[in-house]
Amino acid sequence: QPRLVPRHATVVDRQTVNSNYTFIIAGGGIAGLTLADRLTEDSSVTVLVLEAGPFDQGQDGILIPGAFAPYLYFWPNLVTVPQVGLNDRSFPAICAQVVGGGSTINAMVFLRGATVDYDGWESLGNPRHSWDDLFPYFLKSENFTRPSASFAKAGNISWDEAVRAHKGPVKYSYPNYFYPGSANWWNAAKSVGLEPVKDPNAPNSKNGIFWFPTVLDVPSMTRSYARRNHYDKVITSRPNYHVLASNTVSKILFRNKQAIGVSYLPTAGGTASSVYASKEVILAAGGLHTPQILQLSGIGPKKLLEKLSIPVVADLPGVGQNLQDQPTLEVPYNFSANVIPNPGTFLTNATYNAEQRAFYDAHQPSAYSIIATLSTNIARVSLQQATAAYKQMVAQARARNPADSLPTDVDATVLEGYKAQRKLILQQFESGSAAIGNLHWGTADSALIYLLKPLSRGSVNINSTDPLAPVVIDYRTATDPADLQVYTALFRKNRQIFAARNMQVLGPTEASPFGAQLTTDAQIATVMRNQVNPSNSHQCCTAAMMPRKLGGVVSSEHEVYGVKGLRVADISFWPTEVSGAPTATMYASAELLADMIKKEYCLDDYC
Ligand SMILES: Cc1cc2nc3c(=O)[nH]c(=O)nc-3n(C[C@H](O)[C@H](O)[C@H](O)COP(=O)(O)OP(=O)(O)OC[C@H]3O[C@@H](n4cnc5c(N)ncnc54)[C@H](O)[C@@H]3O)c2cc1C
Repeated sequence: QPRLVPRHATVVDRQTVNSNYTFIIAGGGIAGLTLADRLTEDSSVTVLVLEAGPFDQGQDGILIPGAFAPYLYFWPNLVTVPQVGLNDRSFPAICAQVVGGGSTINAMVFLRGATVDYDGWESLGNPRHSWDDLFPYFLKSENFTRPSASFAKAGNISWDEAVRAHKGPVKYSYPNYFYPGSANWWNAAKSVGLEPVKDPNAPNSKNGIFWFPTVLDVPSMTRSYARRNHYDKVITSRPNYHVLASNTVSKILFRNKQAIGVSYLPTAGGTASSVYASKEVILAAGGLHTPQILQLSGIGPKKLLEKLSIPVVADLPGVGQNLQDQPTLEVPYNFSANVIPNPGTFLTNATYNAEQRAFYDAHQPSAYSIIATLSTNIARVSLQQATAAYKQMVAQARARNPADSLPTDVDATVLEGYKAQRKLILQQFESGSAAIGNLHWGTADSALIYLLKPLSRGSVNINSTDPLAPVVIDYRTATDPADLQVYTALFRKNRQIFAARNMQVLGPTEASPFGAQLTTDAQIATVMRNQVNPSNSHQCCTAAMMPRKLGGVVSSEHEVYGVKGLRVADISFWPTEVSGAPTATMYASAELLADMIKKEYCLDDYC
């Protein structure tokens, strides 16, 4: 049954929206809807979420993993500038424009970062964001459904009950099906020293191989996402929770540097309106658009604002800088004896596909419970696991002048922040405490390699005062030479897995443009420059939580420096990428922020 746009009091339009709310949230993605839900638990509070995209229509491509169709709600017309580190190639920049944000269209992987990732954030000057601080909020946010013991045994699924919770809004579990080739890959990875990990979401979890959890609502095996978890589920009892969809926030309104509301306009174009907040405006527009709203509002690098004749409200050179993502690389393979079925069968064999769909509809184990083309196993690899030469690699990266990795006109405070991050990340590389990459084989015709902790830094800036104009995105991927070295080490580890007996029985041949003729690191890196994709849609860190002297934009309470009544809730606040996927951390950090705000204003149970 398609579920259409909800029709009830909490979905407002431009005619019925109130003129004042307690809080206004710009962006209805993971952070935005989590906060709106938690803040409206206090009935004296009113919240308006302004979301640029529409409500989804409950299409199969959203709800059913095997029918995955993220393009239904891509932000339109976003393209990077030519990437100098990637042979001047340009790329579509993919992020969501829909109620629920990334959670509505993402690949459903639900992994926390490593303990040292959050402890590292804390060490950059951010109390209250260590692993120990976030852990209760990971638990609060989630609702884990155990697979049956027999299925878990068959599929090598393991977890630690002590670090999983069962009462939160975000449902997650494991698909109820796996492709046979995943066993070949698992055994091959083990034979090259990648050990099974009991629970990748546990504190101080080791790196190695595991079956990754996904945001699945069991037993329907449909997507669990922010719209469902933090909106649909609560709105019937929340007349104080309003969502205005398909409208774009264009500017924050200030009175004496106090944020008092926002201007917004229909995303399709039209006239601007204003709405006011008695307590705060909270930005939750994601890693590419929160910096846009800040810059349009006069908060950002003074030079940029003056060039566009935008009156400066706060000169914050870090806004839009420090852009990070987790690049991806596909390595194609031909197989002489691959096992079937695999995702190739799923995509090309109509009979198999129809049979799997019938199983899915009948709530039986089905390939439709897996995101199409992905498999269920993954390796999380430290630099030590990837290469014996890790010490030399770290030493070489340490010897580099950090300034050489940033644009020549970089602001001095942004450079200081980068130096601190670099020091931290290189310590993590050396100690093996954080993963540097993921290796994955979908069990069909290609392996995927993800770089988790790049040292290159990019930017996202406006070049127009038109709020509907696309932002200028420059990932600057592979501008720090360490990144391609690390990537090459990951590539070689992937090769090792494919050279192991359990994969060799499938007769794999690394295909063009890669292949056995590439033997030196330099040859591999040369092909990589032509093949790496700068993004896994994990854009972050563009309004970083760090001290102002380190180019930070928000305090550890997420308050934007230099103004009052304005916070950043979305992934822009992260100082660095974590060695997981963003969703789990975004739900948890929004839960943490909701509690901070409730305490500050004495809301709900806090008074
Ligand atoms: C295709 C895809 C696959 C992904 N796969 C995974 C995965 O498997 N696992 C994982 O953990 N993560 C994945 N991610 C990343 C993850 O979904 C995001 O990192 C996460 O959603 C970020 O949360 P957020 O709250 O910061 O922003 P978002 O969830 O992106 O929400 C931001 C919202 O703000 C809205 N917005 C932007 N500008 C404005 C404006 N001016 N006015 C009003 N609204 C605005 C946007 O439309 C959007 O809905 C994926 C993302 C994508 C796009």
